[in-house]
Amino acid sequence: MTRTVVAGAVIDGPRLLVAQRSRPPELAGLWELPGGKVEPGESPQEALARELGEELGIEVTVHETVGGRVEVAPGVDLIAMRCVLRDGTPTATEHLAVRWVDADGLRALADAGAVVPADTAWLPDLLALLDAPDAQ
Ligand SMILES: Nc1nc2c([nH]c(=O)n2[C@H]2C[C@H](O)[C@@H](COP(=O)(O)OP(=O)(O)OP(=O)(O)O)O2)c(=O)[nH]1
Repeated sequence: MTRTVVAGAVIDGPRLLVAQRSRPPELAGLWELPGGKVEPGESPQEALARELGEELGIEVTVHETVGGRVEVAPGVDLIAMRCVLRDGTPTATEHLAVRWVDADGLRALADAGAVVPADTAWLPDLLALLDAPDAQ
């Protein structure tokens, strides 16, 4: 059975929330969209809201899928969903750091090779979201 990992494109105005992985060693230090595994019986939306609450202490409303489905390991698929921040200040508990980036900041991370490989597939979609903040 395919497992799904869901990641949040949390948007606040012209900025996107990115989080710096602390593990595993090959991903540590790189930036990702925060999230985690969908547990049995959960919808992707429920899982994402739960993970962002647990990992970052924020409350979000989960919206549509952003970009395509990415296979991160055999039998493990990653999807991103647009989220709007409803409450809380993102705080790194499992991550090394969290940061808000605008379109230029996201491009700079990508150009520096500092984005986790799987997420680079979403860059055009994420930049389009940041360039059209009124679409929220
Ligand atoms: N959350 C997240 N995981 C990603 C992204 N890109 C990417 O390749 N991954 C990979 C890293 C991990 O192999 C897997 C998700 O692991 P995770 O550590 O975030 O999820 P989790 O909290 O549910 O994991 P765990 O505590 O049960 O080990 O997907 C991304 O943007 N967000």
